[in-house]
Amino acid sequence: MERCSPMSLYSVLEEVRVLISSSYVPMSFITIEDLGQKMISCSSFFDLPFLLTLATILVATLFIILKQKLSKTAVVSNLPPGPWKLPIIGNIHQMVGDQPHRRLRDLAGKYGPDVMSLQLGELPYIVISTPEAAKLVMKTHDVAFASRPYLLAADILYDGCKDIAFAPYGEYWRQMRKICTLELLSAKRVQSFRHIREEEVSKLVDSLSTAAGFRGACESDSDVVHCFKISDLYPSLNLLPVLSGFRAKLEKMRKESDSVLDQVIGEHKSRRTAGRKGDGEKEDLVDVLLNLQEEQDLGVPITMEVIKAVTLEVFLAGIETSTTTIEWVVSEMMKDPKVLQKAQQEVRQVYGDHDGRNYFDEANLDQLKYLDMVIAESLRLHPPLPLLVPRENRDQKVELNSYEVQVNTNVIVNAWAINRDPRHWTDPERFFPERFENESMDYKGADFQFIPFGGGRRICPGISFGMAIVKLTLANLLIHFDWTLPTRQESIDMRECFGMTLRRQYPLQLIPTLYLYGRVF
Ligand code: HEM
Repeated sequence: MERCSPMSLYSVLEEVRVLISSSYVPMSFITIEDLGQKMISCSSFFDLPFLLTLATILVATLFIILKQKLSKTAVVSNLPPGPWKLPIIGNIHQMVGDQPHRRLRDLAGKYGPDVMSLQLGELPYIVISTPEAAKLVMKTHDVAFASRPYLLAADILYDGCKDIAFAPYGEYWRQMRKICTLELLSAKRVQSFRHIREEEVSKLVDSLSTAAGFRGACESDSDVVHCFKISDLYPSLNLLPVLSGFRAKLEKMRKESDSVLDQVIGEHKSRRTAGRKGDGEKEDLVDVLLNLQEEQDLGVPITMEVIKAVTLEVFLAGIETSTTTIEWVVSEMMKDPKVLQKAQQEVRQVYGDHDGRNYFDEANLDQLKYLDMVIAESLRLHPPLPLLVPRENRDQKVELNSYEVQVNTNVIVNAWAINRDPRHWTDPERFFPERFENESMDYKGADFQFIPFGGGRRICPGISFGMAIVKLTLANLLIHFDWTLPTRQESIDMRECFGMTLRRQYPLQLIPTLYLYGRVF
């Protein structure tokens, strides 16, 4: 069988990533101007799907007005405070702009510093913006808020949410989460994947040695992304994704990612039947999942669909967040040459003159204390998922700070705002790794003022895995190269671009100069 090329895997998955990002946080698309423009660019004004979509929206609008008028439910008086909302769209108009984390921080400052209510389309939201309120959601009421809101993209791409991040709270999620923490991403497993990381980082160093430039780009979201996230905010209009073509696009994407994943899994299976199954050293995540499939005593059987959903998710969750982190760390170091120099000196001191190999292994990485602080400080200012992954209280209403949170409310935790809360951080906007000499650097869910990986039951299970990739890559970039800005460029543009992760708006372009045996070439 022909081996599946990593590039074909990457390009299909990249498209999937863009699609998922379209639904990930339903506010990132709401640019009124965009909405009009993209609607027109996606479907010419007179084409049938567009007219049908428009007609559905009009009928649905009447339906919603009627429903609201006839609604017998008592008006809830002690909802958390929030900005005034318009009929039908709620607060969508207040989300205009492409930086929802900043927009939400500003709105919260005005209307609900701890907990704020919003209505986006049909859906009630609360926005959490302080460590104290985050603690209430992710610790005190963690179980009540442990579910995830329904997302059409996750439903289709992960075959009915058979992944971990979007699986509703319940037996299935519990088992998959257990498999994830004990089998897939445990410290022991992370260690056993060391050879893969080292191989990959070595390839990166090789390619940088021959080609010049480190370039991290923020891919602009496709029209699809901007056009159709609106359908997530009006779940009762189930014709909307059909008429707009969003459902068809997702289904096509699912087919494509399925065929790539089938090929990847097929290759693993052939290797196993060819008798190389016992080669523990070379096992990867797919092998681990295939091993689990053979176990009979699991409450939820590991079907091929489950393996595909989890593989896809680990790829998306792992790659995107880790590369985003690396990109911001490098950007911050380039902005502050003293930090770059200090981090570089540390790495070169710990590893000494390397003996001509184009990589070094992970041993001694834990001696790089300053690099740890640099990464933590970058995660504080640039958490790749600034609004985490939304939660939902699916089964019960919750009393939060004496406010009432109605059942089925979407919960957004603004980690980006919390990580720079001036009541908890001195000079919060400054990139200053040394602050962690005196402050706790615990991002594993114990300190709610620093939550780049979230917290509670839904905290990221890939912290060790992700940090191993990030640290190894950065250490290699620092030891093997000296870095400079292109001659024409005097400073680094740090503007952000909100998508599935919070990436750089503009590519980071740097010139690497190979550093070998203490000599610069
Ligand atoms: C620097 C790297 C990473 C960052 C910053 C990050 C961040 C996050 C955040 C903020 C969440 C949501 C937590 C919440 O809702 O409270 C999350 C969830 C998740 N992450 Fe990560 N992540 C990273 C790397 C990884 C890696 C490498 C993997 C897997 C290989 C991974 C797998 C997951 C999964 C499966 C979930 C869903 C957990 C659940 O819903 O139970 N992450 N991550």
